Amino acid sequence: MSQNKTIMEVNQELVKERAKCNFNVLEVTHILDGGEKNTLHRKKIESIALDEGAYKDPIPEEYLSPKEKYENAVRKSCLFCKIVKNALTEFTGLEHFSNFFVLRRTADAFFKEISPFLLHLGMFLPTILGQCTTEQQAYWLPRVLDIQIIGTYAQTELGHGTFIRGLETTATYDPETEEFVLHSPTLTSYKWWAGGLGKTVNYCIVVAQLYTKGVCHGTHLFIVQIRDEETHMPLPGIKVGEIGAKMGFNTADNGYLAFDHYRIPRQNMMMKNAQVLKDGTYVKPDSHGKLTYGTMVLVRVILVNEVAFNLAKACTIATRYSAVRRQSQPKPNEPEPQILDYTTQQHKLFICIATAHALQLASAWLWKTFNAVMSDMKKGNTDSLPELHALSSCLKALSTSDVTSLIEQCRYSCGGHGYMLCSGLPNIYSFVTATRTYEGDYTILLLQTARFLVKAYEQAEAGTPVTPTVLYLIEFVSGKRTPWDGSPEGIIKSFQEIAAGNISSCVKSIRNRMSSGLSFEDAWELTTIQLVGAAEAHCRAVISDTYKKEIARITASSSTNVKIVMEQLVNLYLHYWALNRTGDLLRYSSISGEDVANLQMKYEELLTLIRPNAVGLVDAFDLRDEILHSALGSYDGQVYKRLFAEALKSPLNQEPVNETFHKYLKPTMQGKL
Ligand SMILES: CCCCCCCCCCCCCC(=O)SCCNC(=O)CCNC(=O)[C@H](O)C(C)(C)COP(=O)(O)OP(=O)(O)OC[C@H]1O[C@@H](n2cnc3c(N)ncnc32)[C@H](O)[C@@H]1OP(=O)(O)O
Ligand SMILES: Cc1cc2nc3c(=O)[nH]c(=O)nc-3n(C[C@H](O)[C@H](O)[C@H](O)COP(=O)(O)OP(=O)(O)OC[C@H]3O[C@@H](n4cnc5c(N)ncnc54)[C@H](O)[C@@H]3O)c2cc1C
Repeated sequence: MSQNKTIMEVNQELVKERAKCNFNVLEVTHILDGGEKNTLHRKKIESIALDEGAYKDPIPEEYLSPKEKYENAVRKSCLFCKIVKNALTEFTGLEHFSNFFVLRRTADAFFKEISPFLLHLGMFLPTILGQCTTEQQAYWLPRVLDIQIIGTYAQTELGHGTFIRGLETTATYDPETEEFVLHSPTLTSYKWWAGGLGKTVNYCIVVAQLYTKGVCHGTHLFIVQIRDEETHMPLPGIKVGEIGAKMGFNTADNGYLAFDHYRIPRQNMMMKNAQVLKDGTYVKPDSHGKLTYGTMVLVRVILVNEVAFNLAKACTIATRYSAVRRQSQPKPNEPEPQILDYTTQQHKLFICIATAHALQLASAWLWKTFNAVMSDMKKGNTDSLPELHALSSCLKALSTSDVTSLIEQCRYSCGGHGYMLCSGLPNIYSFVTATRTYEGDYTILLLQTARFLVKAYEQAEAGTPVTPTVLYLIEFVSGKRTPWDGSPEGIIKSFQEIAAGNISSCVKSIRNRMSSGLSFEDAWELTTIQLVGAAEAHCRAVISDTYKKEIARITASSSTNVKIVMEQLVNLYLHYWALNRTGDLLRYSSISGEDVANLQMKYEELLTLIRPNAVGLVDAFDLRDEILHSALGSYDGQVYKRLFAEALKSPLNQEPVNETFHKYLKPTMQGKL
């Protein structure tokens, strides 16, 4: 287990917990990393980046002014890139994204909030890979990978984020000069939000309405230089700045950008899918109309992994702390129990461990699906894109929403100390809660999935083939039902029945509303609460099914105890969500009131079975202390010593008497103010 260089003796509570653990922790680490080779590779990169302590701050980040915080984050972004440059140059294509995940994870040691370079690697680079022609990539990629230029992705405007077709920035082609003229006609057309745009980047991908020969062809993507490469001054015709203080992301210098008839060469339109020829002729993409939305699909896929990782961090902190913390005295004359021994505490935490596993595996599966669809698309086949869009949308929505709630639950589970910034939990929360909004708001993405589900339901009704993730609809429309048996497979089946039942109710509501005279749009709108519920139920069924199948596949050759504990977590996940949805179960499956009581008993038994392995399970995430940034969650469990050490760092503790005593307190107390 690689740990922080500041070695303290390990707290005896954690020593005992680790001795109790009955499975091989390293074996689970390998499962979570996708194999021993990946674990070794990850550890190597972490070691290169962290062993020399370059991530350390002279003054804790939280005590810096906003400007100093930003400057420190830029300094460390450059340092991080310098240290890991070799790993970066391995990015020759999307297949090397596993490195990307490792680097992203390692970078957390350098930033309590966010690197101003996040969008350079997280969106600028992937958009160039996904939206540029081979020739364009040959020109841009070396400069991007070598950090000779730094870029971001500016799509959202002050007036529109969700509704991309409503964006107002224009890119009008001028065949005389073979240039596009970018213009921001209104205040609401100002680009708003792009990370790194405020002060850091000199290039930017801009999403704008393309006009050529007097016709608007909808939104397209352009690479735009916005600052001088030598002086970093905004170029003439560009208005750019930072958007101000936020709930989190305060070192990401999210920015605004406006154009005043700003000219860029024709070659700066990203032309992999659609082109504008020299004379202004527009060449349409011949396959699918939404290919320019490709980066969003990719980043939605990535975000499932991202939030799983953040949940692993949060539950590592909360579980280790709960093993160290003792509170209350339920039995007279007995020692205070570790709070981890309270069933309600186990209820708060073990679902977090199970969810981190479920999402990690679902994200690996989604990643494979994404690559398979991309490879089909290279051959000109876009048939599976709608299913990928529906899957990535609902998985992004549900994972970010679940994880946001569960991280807050981890904070609650740490009592008052969880509220301290030095617990690490507030920063994790403020980062993750934004993921629910950006890259497609929760509701919007579930409604996109619902669109797909309603169509799939109609296909199943009509007897035409449906895609793999909605095969359960065929059984449902044929009237076949599986009697409730309480087994894990049975619970998953019932989740599919809930999803199918919900979709069927939506279809009925829409049809009833239309037959009473409403338009399709109005009938759809009035049904959107149910549609969001149906998409959520579908996604829960997909995650549950994938989690169970992937664990069975991956642990086929694992040691017995690893198999057992992994299965317990799968069952815990299934029971937790079944109990959470008893209303739906009673409505759409054959479950009885007594079955619900049995489900509850089984869930409580699972908590007891998992309890002795809890610390081992979070150790298996193998998160270095430098990445956790937590006084409560460090490997050594020296919670109180670390909390006190953090308190001593407060600027207020650097002098015995603060000057406000002489200025205000004393005069007030002496009635002289
Ligand atoms: C590892 C390191 C990682 C680090 C983490 C990275 C952090 C990065 C940090 C990031 C920071 C944050 C960065 C940021 O935040 S960047 C900004 C992100 N912004 C958004 O995500 C905006 C969300 N809005 C949309 O996506 C669209 O406007 C929607 C989809 C809502 C509507 O759109 P539109 O009004 O145009 O469409 P329509 O509703 O008429 O539907 C028409 C048809 O099109 C189909 N359709 C729609 N979309 C797609 C699609 N994508 N692929 C394939 N198909 C698609 C659709 O199913 C329908 O099909 P059909 O039903 O007709 O058959
Ligand atoms: C931290 C952070 C970083 C970001 N970084 C970037 C970036 O780098 N680049 C970039 O381009 N953008 C970025 N964004 C912007 C982000 O993508 C948008 O904020 C997001 O897509 C949501 O759009 P919106 O803000 O317009 O919300 P709105 O669409 O205005 O949503 C407001 C509410 O209206 C509801 N709503 C909207 N339309 C409908 C509908 N049709 N049906 C039902 N309900 C609806 C939504 O569900 C939501 O509840 C970032 C945002 C954040 C918070």
